[in-house]
Amino acid sequence: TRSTRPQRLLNAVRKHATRGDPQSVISAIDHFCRHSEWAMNIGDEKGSILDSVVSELNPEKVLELGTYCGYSTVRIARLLPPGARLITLEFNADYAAIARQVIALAGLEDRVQLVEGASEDWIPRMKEHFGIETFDFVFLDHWKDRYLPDTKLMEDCGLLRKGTVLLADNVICPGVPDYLQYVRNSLSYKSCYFKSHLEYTKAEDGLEKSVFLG
Ligand SMILES: Nc1ncnc2c1ncn2[C@@H]1O[C@H](/C=C/CNC(=O)c2cc([N+](=O)[O-])cc(O)c2O)[C@@H](O)[C@H]1O
Ligand SMILES: [Mg+2]
Repeated sequence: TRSTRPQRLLNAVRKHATRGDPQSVISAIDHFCRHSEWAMNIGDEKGSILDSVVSELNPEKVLELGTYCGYSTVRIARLLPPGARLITLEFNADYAAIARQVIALAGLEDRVQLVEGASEDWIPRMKEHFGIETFDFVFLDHWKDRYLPDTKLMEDCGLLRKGTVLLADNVICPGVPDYLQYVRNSLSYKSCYFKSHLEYTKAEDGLEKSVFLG
């Protein structure tokens, strides 16, 4: 059977990255996506904005919705102090298997917990299953029609505290109009837009950073 694009992406990482060197894993994926096959990783341009938000916040407890191949997982985890924890949710078993290997190649498995399952099933179980009180940082990059319901679910489950930062990818392309309208108009969030480009293209896209006000 033909290989899948995530499998070919992993092969490129194995070939060009250095085990235990997260930057080489990031560079190998960006090179593959620019010169071989486009894939829906946040990419280097928006990735630099993600890096700056994470570095400024220095979060201890991080949640990522939508692991895919683990590119943004590696970008975030490489910036976390060793005691910090990143929980990333991915419900496609094939993608999860690829992501586990990408995260291991980067040498970051000690900071990352990849949970195979749906966000809507696991968000309500964060407290009792992972002992998480609240998250400091949440990165949203899964199916775009899940951003808003999952944000409301995190609110209802008490997983957000005053100052928790939500960062959402693709608020222009493919777009998340219902989510944007919510975080920009709700009195519970202070929101701002970081203009950028869709990964590996010249199309406009951007990230929305929303601070929960409690
Ligand atoms: N409820 C859920 N729980 C757990 N995992 C879930 C989930 N919903 C989706 N996922 C996973 O998250 C990833 C989906 C990403 C959608 N991004 C996109 O559709 C996307 C598209 C473009 N684009 O078309 O240009 C550009 C981008 O940056 C994009 O992120 C996939 O790995 C999928 O299996
Ligand atoms: Mg995305």
